[in-house]
Amino acid sequence: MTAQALEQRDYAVVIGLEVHVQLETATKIFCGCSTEPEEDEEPNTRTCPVCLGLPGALPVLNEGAVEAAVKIGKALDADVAEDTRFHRKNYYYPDLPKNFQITQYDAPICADGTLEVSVEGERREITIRRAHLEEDPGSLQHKGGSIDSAEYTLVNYNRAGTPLMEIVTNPDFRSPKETRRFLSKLEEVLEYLGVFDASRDGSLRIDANISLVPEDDVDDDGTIPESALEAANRTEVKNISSHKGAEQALAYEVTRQKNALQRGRAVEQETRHWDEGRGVTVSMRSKEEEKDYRYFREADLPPLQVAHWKAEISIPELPDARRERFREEYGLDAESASKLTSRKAVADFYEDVASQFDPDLAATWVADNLLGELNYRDMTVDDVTGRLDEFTRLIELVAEGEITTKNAEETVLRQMLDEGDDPETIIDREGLGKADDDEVSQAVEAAIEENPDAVEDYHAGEGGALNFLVGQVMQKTGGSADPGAVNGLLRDRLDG
Ligand SMILES: Nc1ncnc2c1ncn2[C@@H]1O[C@H](COP(=O)(O)OP(=O)(O)OP(=O)(O)O)[C@@H](O)[C@H]1O
Ligand SMILES: [Mg+2]
Ligand SMILES: [Mg+2]
Repeated sequence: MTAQALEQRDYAVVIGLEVHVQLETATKIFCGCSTEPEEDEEPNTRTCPVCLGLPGALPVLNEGAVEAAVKIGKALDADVAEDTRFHRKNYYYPDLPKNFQITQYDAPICADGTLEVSVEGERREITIRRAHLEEDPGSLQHKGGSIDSAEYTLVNYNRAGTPLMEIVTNPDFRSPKETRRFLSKLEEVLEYLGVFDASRDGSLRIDANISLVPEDDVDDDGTIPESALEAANRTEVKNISSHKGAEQALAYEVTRQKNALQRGRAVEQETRHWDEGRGVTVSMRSKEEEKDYRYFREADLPPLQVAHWKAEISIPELPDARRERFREEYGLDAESASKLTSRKAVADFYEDVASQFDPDLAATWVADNLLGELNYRDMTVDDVTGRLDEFTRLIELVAEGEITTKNAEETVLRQMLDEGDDPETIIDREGLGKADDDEVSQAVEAAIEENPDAVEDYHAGEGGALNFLVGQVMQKTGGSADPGAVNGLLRDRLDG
């Protein structure tokens, strides 16, 4: 085939996500087993007849999961149902001991929501089709290869029955990058709601649907008619467990589908598997259709009335609102406000500090110094929330002139994090108390006396000489003098 023969049409990228979020409840959704994996736990130990699907075992709905679902619905500005119900989704796969998953079908707990993301400065509203409750299946471990080549597979039901919220977006994304933005925004919101633990492995799992729609079918205002969406063959990529994974898997699919179309081949409508290690998607099976699942009502669970929960449950201020408020109330720039509000614990910590100091000073200490040092150590603000008092004392010691900013940042804060000591202990141990005036004047005299060449250079107008002498004084005082003051003292002495 010659290059001219390749079909050179333009396509719009169309993506819709199904995001599975593990809800942070103490126990599983239909039984009393713990959801919290213990360290080095044995497989198939955190289980009971209900989550193992033994005959006759009856599910009892965990009210914590419903509360979390209502919070998510409110945060996504969705319609939260007054009444809802559960269905059985039938499929045969070893991760599902009952051979059906209890999920929701025609009456999801939430529908029609939105989440705004900003992509390269442009605000995009992603609409949410539905969000429903369901149980997590068990997990499979493929041995001696990956999913398509393993010699055998082990099944662990410890995860089975963990409450999941499946959030399904409309096909509103126009690039892989937008999905990544959406996922981090969603995670921020979930974390603010206190319904989600991002540090738990596999707590966010994504199915990404993607198709290429001919640009000719896109309306002038950028919308794509339902008919064009339905006509486009899409693939559904499974096994994505990170924001970055979503972006990479989708970028791979864009290229793969474009190549097929340009060569005049159709894109197969199929389910594909993201192989993170190899960075490719592989075909798994033709896509199942709704009728394959033989949905029917879950008769072991009564219909659920949500109305009273809906009325009683309130949600906290969300990241966007808090960011705006930080800008207005504390006069922070956009970058600091963003940094300080992306996690609720950070924002709370900042507000505690800002209530005691100048908001700008507090922002420098929390956003730049503290977060920087925590990040470097793979720690988070959760590791220091109990040490707010020590942290504010450190800022106070600097403000009162007891220690220099440099020593506070480079020695005291670092040792607070590394050794867990309080600021005073470190200052005593390291002899960082600010040098008193006598000590500094003595050091100034000594530096001048010991460095006649530098003094001569200074008088000859050589700029570097003064810096050199300041350095000498700092050294003599163990870094405990204030460099600006030393500079002034030296000038006075040399010019006087
Ligand atoms: N043309 C399209 N291109 C990309 N994504 C699409 C397209 N049409 C629909 N989607 C997305 O596919 C996702 C799932 O769609 P839908 O719920 O209709 O069916 P499904 O994938 O068959 O369901 P399930 O995954 O439960 O089997 C949604 O996120 C939707 O936004
Ligand atoms: Mg599902
Ligand atoms: Mg799907």
